[in-house]
Amino acid sequence: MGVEVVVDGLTKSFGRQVIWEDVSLTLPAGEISVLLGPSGTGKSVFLKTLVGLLRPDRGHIWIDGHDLAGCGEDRLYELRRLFGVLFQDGALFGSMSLYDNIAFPLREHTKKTEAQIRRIVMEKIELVGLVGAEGKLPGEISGGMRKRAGLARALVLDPEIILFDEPDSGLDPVRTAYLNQLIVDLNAEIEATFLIVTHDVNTARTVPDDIGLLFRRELVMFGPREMLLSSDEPVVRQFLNARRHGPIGMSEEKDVSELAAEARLGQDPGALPPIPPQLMPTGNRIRRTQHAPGAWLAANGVVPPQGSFVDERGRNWLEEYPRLIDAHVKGAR
Ligand SMILES: Nc1ncnc2c1ncn2[C@@H]1O[C@H](COP(=O)(O)OP(=O)(O)OP(=O)(O)O)[C@@H](O)[C@H]1O
Repeated sequence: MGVEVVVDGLTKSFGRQVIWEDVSLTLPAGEISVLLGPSGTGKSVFLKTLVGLLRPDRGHIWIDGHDLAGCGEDRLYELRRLFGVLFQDGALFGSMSLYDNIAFPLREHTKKTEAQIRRIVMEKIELVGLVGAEGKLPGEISGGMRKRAGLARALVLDPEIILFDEPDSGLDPVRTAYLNQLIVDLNAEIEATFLIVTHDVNTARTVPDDIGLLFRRELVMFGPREMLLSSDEPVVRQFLNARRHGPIGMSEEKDVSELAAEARLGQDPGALPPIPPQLMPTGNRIRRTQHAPGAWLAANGVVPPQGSFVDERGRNWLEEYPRLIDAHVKGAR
């Protein structure tokens, strides 16, 4: 089971440029969280800070009772071992086969024999669906396969927390759909804590348990998927609806007069569409940290738009989900 990560009052600047201030959030153990935000708001900086590659100016990152933001080098080295990171381009060594790339952290950080390494590498290769490609060089395979190889490498030290930096960047929508399914299946399988930085609105709407949004050097919101997908916040609606109208401007936030002019013209980020059902693991499995659809909305008295939780086959997951749970309970008896 993954570990909880509690970020408390985190602030990061480079020189006089404040990237974000006073960011507080909890990544619940074993859940999938997504971090959104316009380009340049510091999402990659946030991931690098979480994993200890960058030191924050202020604040804490609590993991297993230790503060990663304030600990010494030895403890930092230990805490880093809890993380697996999928970098944007997979960050593979171009001259090494996929097998050697994936084996690399094991050869660097453990004293395992080549036979033990082979067993682990082949297991992870199978997990990400790359069996048969292990002898290929990164330059000989597609971008989607490179991401899978990067993911296999991120998994070999059995991390408790996995950070994904724009896993869908450069992928076509179909490959993105496959990768999203892999992420959900992987979470069901290894139950680690996942944080995904993405620009892909469909990924943000369907994959995570929790969503956060960085804007104007702060975390505007972080909470359950249903909270964000039913939000009235203009910046949330603008981002999720991919609109020009709203507080996010071309290169920076719009000022008050620009927003007032938009309001006079009746230009608005628009209402959010129906909430889609969350992507489920394949094989009728249920993730241990899965939340029942509609649970947050019901607990908070929020009525979602008509058509919410209905999938492409017309099934309503408010009805389908209890049936699935029931079948699992009966199956377990
Ligand atoms: N090592 C560094 N030194 C100085 N400035 C940096 C450093 N790393 C990042 N920055 C600055 O921090 C800001 C945030 O960058 P970051 O790459 O985290 O944004 P992002 O939200 O991930 O953007 P995108 O969505 O386009 O990937 C940028 O202005 C960038 O220039």
